[in-house]
Amino acid sequence: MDFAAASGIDVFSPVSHTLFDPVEIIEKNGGRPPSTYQSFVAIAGEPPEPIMEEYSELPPVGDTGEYELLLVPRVEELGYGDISQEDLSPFLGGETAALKRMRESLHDKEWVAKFEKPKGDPSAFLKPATTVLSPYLKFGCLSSRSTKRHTDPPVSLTGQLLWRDFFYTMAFGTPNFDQMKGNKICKQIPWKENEELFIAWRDGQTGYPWIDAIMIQLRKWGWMHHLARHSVACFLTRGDLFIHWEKGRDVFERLLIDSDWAINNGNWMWLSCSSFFYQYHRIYSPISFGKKYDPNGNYVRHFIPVLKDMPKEYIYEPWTAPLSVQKKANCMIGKDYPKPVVDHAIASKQCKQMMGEAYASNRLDDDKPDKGKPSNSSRRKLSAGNQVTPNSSKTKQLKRSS
Ligand SMILES: Cc1cc2nc3c(=O)[nH]c(=O)nc-3n(C[C@H](O)[C@H](O)[C@H](O)COP(=O)(O)OP(=O)(O)OC[C@H]3O[C@@H](n4cnc5c(N)ncnc54)[C@H](O)[C@@H]3O)c2cc1C
Repeated sequence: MDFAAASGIDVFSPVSHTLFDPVEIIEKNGGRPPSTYQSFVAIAGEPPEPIMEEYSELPPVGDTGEYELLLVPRVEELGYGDISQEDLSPFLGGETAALKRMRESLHDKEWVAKFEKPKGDPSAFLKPATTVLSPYLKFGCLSSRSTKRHTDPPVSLTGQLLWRDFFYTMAFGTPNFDQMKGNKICKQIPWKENEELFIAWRDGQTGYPWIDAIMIQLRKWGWMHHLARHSVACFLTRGDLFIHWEKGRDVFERLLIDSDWAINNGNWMWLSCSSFFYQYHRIYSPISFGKKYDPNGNYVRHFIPVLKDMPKEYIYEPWTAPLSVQKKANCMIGKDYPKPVVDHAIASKQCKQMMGEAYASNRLDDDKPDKGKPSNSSRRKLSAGNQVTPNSSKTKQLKRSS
């Protein structure tokens, strides 16, 4: 933009990808991004009206001088040539599909009125429990502003879009937002290196069908429900494997069709209890969480066909099925489907302990008087609402509303 402006080209850059202008929000908040959703919403106020101007055609490109106009790159040129496509994502691209999906989602007034994100069923895949507007918002096939116009007043769907804006503002105003090092809102946690466990997670081979089905849905469809994302992100990081959130973030970034830099990094920090949310003792069970929504295991059976004949008593813990049952189901655990890579009961306990130690050492580091840091009291002011302790009411509020 600077280059264009310096060359005498008129640059018009409206804020249209988000509801609010992150720069304005940061200014209103005294020069730093509001670090909790609640404070963001309070500062942001009512979203502005959507821009109603319609353009029937794009202006001509004009003279590009020495610069060559390139064709749309092929999939291989974008670095995705190695991904085999055995199952097409059911979500078609483009504005027409986006508007159709938005109309269909919002047509059902009862569904919209009752929409409560935390209660949605993450195992519902034929008719997902949320709108699946994220890929369209990400690519600009749909503007969050037009969604706003259609979803107001049902607060809860609008509330989801405010999460999007919240993460955009945080990401815009936080140096090194996409990494642990040098990121002052991110807890410093000594994550472990374990390539074998990481690959098992990435490839849907952990031996926990709930986790594996989600990772296979990601690979095949590029989209999974929010709580499904919670489950696998928690499992990789502070729940079971204690592997760095940046590694999981990279996998999501590559495979999600709604992959979005600000939202993805923000949510990975959230789920790994590195920032925004700090109740590290609350861990998603890779067994009972999915079972609660889908006791018969239809979701697992769909995405892991080798388990399709496993009786429902064992579908979430197939390694506990007697050999005769495994044989009858044509699925021998350890041969046709992996044994669990870790024992959840043991691994989750160790994770909690390591998180506790990491939090304690973060506190110690924070309290060191050297390094020219501000004093405790001024630091508290600087990070208002950010360093929430696990049991504070602010944390509970955050948990409920996400
Ligand atoms: C580890 C992890 C990584 C994620 N990575 C991404 C990502 O790369 N891109 C992405 O769009 N979402 C991401 N999300 C957030 C959320 O899971 C998706 O936005 C949501 O599942 C998309 O489905 P939907 O459109 O049906 O959502 P709906 O519930 O119908 O919500 C409507 C819109 O609100 C926004 N929204 C909803 N939840 C969130 C949230 N928690 N944070 C920010 N915006 C939200 C999205 O734009 C979404 O399309 C991630 C969540 C987790 C836990």
